[in-house]
Amino acid sequence: MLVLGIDSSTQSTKALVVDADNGAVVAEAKASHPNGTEVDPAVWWEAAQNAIAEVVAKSPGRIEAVSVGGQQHGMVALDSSGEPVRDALLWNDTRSAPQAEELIERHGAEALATRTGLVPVASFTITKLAWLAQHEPDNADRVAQVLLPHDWLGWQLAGRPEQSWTDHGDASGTGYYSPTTGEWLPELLTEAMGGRTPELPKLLGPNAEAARATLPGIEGATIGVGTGDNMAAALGLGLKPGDVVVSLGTSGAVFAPAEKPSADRTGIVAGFCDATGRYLPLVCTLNAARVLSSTAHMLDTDLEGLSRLALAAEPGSGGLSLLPYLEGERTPNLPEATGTLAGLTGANMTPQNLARAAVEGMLCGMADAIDALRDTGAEVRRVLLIGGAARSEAVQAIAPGLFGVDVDIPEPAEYVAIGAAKQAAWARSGSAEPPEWEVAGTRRAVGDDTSGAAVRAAYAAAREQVHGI
Ligand SMILES: Nc1ncnc2c1ncn2[C@@H]1O[C@H](COP(=O)(O)OP(=O)(O)O)[C@@H](O)[C@H]1O
Ligand SMILES: O=C(CO)[C@@H](O)[C@H](O)COP(=O)(O)O
Repeated sequence: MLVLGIDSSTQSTKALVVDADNGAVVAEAKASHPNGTEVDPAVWWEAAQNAIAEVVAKSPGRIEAVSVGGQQHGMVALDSSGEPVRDALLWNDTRSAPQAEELIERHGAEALATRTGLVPVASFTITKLAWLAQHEPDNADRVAQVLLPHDWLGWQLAGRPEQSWTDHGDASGTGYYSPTTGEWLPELLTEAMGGRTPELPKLLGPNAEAARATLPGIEGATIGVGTGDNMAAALGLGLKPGDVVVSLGTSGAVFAPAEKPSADRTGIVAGFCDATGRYLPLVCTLNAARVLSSTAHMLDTDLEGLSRLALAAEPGSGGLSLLPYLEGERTPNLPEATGTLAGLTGANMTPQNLARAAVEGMLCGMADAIDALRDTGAEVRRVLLIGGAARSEAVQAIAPGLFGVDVDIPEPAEYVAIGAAKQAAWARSGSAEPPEWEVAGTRRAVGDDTSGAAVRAAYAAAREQVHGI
């Protein structure tokens, strides 16, 4: 049986046709998204249609089921005719930072963590809806229904039926859902929206068949419930206790499987649900892969050139530390921050040191995230490194020293789309647990650095000096 997995993430849509018997990828296609932190959802739909048409043309047979893993938290606010009232505000849009603070002032961080698993930051959907209510009340008045990016795409695939749906994993990133009861908290949504009461999608279980596809090429295929991109990656990797994923896409996301919901009152660890009926505590930064592409651009080289330069420098980058808050930052919560290059001298100001400082700075944020997960009780036996920037040789060589734990690199692949495909196969089979597909070609990374603690200490000192934290 062939199934289709779709990853609609920040920078692109990827579509994979997968053999449900063994998880082998038999066809793939990709379509780009525009840059920016607010986007007309129509561009995701166009990218999805293009990627699906391409992959269907390459597919050796009929596709029986499809599922979508989507970038988390994006606000897709629809009017009564199902049209977006404005462009979607994405997870990396920081304009709603004041609304996050207001929510915390009103309810208290601990109470919100207990109730929703989250302490609000600008990324979470609830803060975006509060921003909409305060800054665009006319648009807010027209909102009949609020969806997340993956909900909206699944609904499009089904021909926009009357009833929309979502899963518990993506719902847990909204700020108006309770991971402990598994239900919406509509009163929080209504309060954030100044008394307005938009509808929410129906919550479905992880292996539900949500609808049937109407899109030409996959008509009649089972549509799985879909999920957030990180939950889909976790499902695709088939995580075991002790596995921690560091996903280096547009965001840097660090997560581990858990049997119980979590409530971190510091707000560093978000208490998400996963795509299997369990939990996925997660730490996320706004600055990962693009730190490397921006630095490569500055140094007038490409990503391979950046990697070569970084590996030609000594660990510690000759005393340079980059705080890579190029898009503001979410963890730590510094939405207005910009990046800082600390420790410059005439002697250390080389392209090699700058390149290495970019890799080290991005990975120091990930190392802090691993520590934060550990502090909330996660077992950290090994790290699995995935996402676009995990393809960088420099990242693979520098991560083990900074993380201080074994780092495994699964063969580069689109694990979000693989997880979505697995969910599709699960929905089609109706079995109690998802299919077990082997993750091919995982190898242990060999670090080039034994002075990771010193590099992290220099990074922490620069952060303390610039941001006081
Ligand atoms: N070899 C590489 N070295 C560093 N970065 C890379 C490499 N290959 C891809 N990337 C980066 O990975 C990012 C895309 O990763 P991806 O996980 O698909 O992101 P997203 O899921 O956020 O759309 C791009 O920013 C791209 O520049
Ligand atoms: O906001 C989060 C997680 O909380 C991000 O991880 C988004 O889900 C976007 O992911 P990528 O596009 O970087 O994969």
